[in-house]
Amino acid sequence: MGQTRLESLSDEQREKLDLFARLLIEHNERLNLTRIIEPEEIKTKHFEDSLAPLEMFIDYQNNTDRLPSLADIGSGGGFPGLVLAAVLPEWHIVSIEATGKKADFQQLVVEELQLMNAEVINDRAETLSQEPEYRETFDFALNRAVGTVSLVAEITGGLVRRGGYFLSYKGPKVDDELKTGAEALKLMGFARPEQIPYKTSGEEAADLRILRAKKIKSTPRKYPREFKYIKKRHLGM
Ligand SMILES: C[S@@+](CC[C@H](N)C(=O)[O-])C[C@H]1O[C@@H](n2cnc3c(N)ncnc32)[C@H](O)[C@@H]1O
Repeated sequence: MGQTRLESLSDEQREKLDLFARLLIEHNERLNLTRIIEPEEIKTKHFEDSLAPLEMFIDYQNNTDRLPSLADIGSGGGFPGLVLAAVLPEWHIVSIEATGKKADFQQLVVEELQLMNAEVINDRAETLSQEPEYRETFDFALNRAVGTVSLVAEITGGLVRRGGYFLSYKGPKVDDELKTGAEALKLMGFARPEQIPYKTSGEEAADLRILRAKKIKSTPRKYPREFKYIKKRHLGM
């Protein structure tokens, strides 16, 4: 087997991730950030998994004159956003998390790992999506384990600039989710999504994919709706 994405990192980047793992274990009992707390599992299911689209980002960075940016929405204990921030120093990375204690933990990680390129915001994504400072400004908006495609398309799609991408870390259920999710992405201004399979060394047999859709039109002003309406009727239904 070739090198894993973790093995391809520099010593400095790996040291940062080791410190991240120690902070996660130390604070997890109090904050209940994750069920994955065995060091080996943290490496594969949090770090390697977060790094799944790394080549895509490096390729993007090599082909743009912009300072590339990404927003990770519903980042919990900092996944995948802060792992990416540790290995993509050229990127401006904004990690958005609705729960205060999780955002506070992420702020601690940013300080301890000295992630100068990362910013943590304790707010709801659908609120930020309607603010001019954030609306349609990011090259990428990512999410992992936040909700169905339809839900995350609406709460995160308004953050992506035209020409940028929506990414969602998914498993085999994505085909079902796409029955309404593909329409939701279209309403938010995205082209038909593609699925990019990936593997981690912990879960060779798991059927993991990155769902990727390119923004081709501006998101209509009426989206995202307030969360109470999003919850009542998912977009695309
Ligand atoms: C299951 S956790 C996943 C955390 C992380 N992405 C991961 O993969 O480990 C989902 C997180 O999304 C956050 N969240 C849910 N809806 C959100 C929203 N509309 N805006 C910001 N954060 C949200 C929750 O507070 C929670 O921490």
